[in-house]
Amino acid sequence: MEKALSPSSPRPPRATALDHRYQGEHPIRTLAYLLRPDRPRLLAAVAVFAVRHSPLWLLPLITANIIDVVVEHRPIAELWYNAAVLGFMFAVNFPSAVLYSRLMSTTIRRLSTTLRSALCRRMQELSIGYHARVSSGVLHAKVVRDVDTIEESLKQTAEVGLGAITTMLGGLIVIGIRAPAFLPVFLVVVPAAAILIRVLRGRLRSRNETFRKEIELLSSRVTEMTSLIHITRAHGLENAALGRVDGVLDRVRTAGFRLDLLNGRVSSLAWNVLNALGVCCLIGAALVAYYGWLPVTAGDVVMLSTFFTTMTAATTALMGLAPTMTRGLESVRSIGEVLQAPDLESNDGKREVAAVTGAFEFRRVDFTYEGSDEPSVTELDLTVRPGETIALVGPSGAGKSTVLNLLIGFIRPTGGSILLDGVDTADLDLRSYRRFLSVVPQESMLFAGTIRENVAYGLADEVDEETLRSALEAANAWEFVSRMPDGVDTVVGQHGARLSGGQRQRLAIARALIRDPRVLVLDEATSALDGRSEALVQEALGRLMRGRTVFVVAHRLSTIRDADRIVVMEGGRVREIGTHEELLALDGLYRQLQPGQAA
Ligand SMILES: Nc1ncnc2c1ncn2[C@@H]1O[C@H](COP(=O)(O)OP(=O)(O)OP(=O)(O)O)[C@@H](O)[C@H]1O
Repeated sequence: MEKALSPSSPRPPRATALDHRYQGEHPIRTLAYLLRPDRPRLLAAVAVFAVRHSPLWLLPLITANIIDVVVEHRPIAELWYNAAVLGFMFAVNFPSAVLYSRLMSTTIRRLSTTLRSALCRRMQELSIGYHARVSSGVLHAKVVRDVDTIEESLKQTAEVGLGAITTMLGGLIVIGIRAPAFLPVFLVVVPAAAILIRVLRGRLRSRNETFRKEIELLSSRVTEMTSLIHITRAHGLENAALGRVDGVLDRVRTAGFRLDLLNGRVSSLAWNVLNALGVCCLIGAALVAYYGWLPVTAGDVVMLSTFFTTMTAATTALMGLAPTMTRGLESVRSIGEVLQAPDLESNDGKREVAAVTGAFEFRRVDFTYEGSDEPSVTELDLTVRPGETIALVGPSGAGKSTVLNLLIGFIRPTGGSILLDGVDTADLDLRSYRRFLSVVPQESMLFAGTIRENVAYGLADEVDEETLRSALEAANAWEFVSRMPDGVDTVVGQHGARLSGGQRQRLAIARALIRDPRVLVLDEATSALDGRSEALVQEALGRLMRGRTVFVVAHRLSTIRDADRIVVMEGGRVREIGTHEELLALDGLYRQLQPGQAA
């Protein structure tokens, strides 16, 4: 028999956002890392912004010059010279504004696309255990809301923050040249503001984090509510379901209210403090000019007064930015939690599986779920030949689903090993192995799309009509699909809402058939269908199982009888192995299970 494995081939380079280590890092560093490829564009944007924003710090200077020309009767040419500078500033304002938006938007949109793509990719790499722990609503919120918040926060920080910083820097330079004696006063305003921002941000962060956690909880509750809607409505439990959501809504409201109050207090306090400071400085400058303590012209007093106003406004704007920045950084941290999540399925660099014959060997396999004291599978020894059908039976909680999950590789043995065609699966790239595997779960999962899309899901190449039809025929699905208005192009609702249970199962069988897997993992539905439907599903399953290695958690007597071997499990251990007749003759656990199984 040919060895079914080949050494791994080189993979294309992965998105850089995933190569980074986010844990314990300040979100600003994370952002700096993510924005690295855009550094030249960002620098250009800052330069263009400074040009566009120059009127704010040049205008007070030019106004002062013009006032001095008038008051001191300087040559009129100076007036025209200043007017020309003003004219130039206004002429370049519009084109630079357009260019800035273009540069900034390209950078920010690229960042959000990279982040969303990295998050989705990471979700595909995270183990099934991770997905069982973290609700899909929380992950959904990260991809949609958190990235949106980062985008918004970056946009505002760039616009308002850059504006404030260029105003302050420009103002300080002009004052340094025109009235250097006032520089120390201005220099007090800026650090005072910076310190205030630090203090405020620290307090806002904890409130923001609480708010984010509540929103995530809400998101997961709503997802849970929608996914349970059938069960809820069928049992008349609407009020209980709404009660669960209402509880979280109250918490979101309280957390949001507290955050708003704190924001309000912080902004108002900041505004008052800074304006009082500005007024003091203005009066001080007027007194200095009035008594002639320092050589300050009338133009300088106007200029200083205008700078007090604009720089106070700039500082206030910077402080007002603190909540936005904090929110943005909190979202960066939130996304980092997923990008950094250690619970990855490790496949990279492992051997790729090029072909599978379907021989399995479980060697003293143990498995204990994280956080659980009791093992769910203990010392499982089982050798399976290619093409053999193994039925797993046993009471609820015996460990049957756990064995299937071990086989798919969703979970890895905590002891022992599983060999595929003689090679330890721990050394294999499981993604490549799964190309030879089909899973038919208890509840057939269909998505909102056509029957064709659902059946051919994940097949790289376009499936031709012939193949699609024969798969549907073999699955006993053609008879109802061909009667549908648009045939294979009929759209089925999400979760296949427009189909009967038996029809959904037959489509799931067609989906497995079209992939022509070497290994089939089947979790038989516990609920029996009506006679005809049941017979059609049974027949289709029979065709699907032929010639493949099959592991089936079996509930139907016919499936169990037809299996090559039946593995009877209890409490995570294999109790008995054999054919139906052998096990009946043994007169053990299998025989005890009979009445229930035969139902
Ligand atoms: N995610 C999990 N975390 C912790 N324990 C788990 C988890 N999933 C299953 N278990 C435990 O592992 C044991 C085996 O569960 P498993 O689902 O494999 O049983 P099963 O035989 O498939 O049962 P059933 O027929 O009811 O589906 C049970 O005791 C169960 O409580």
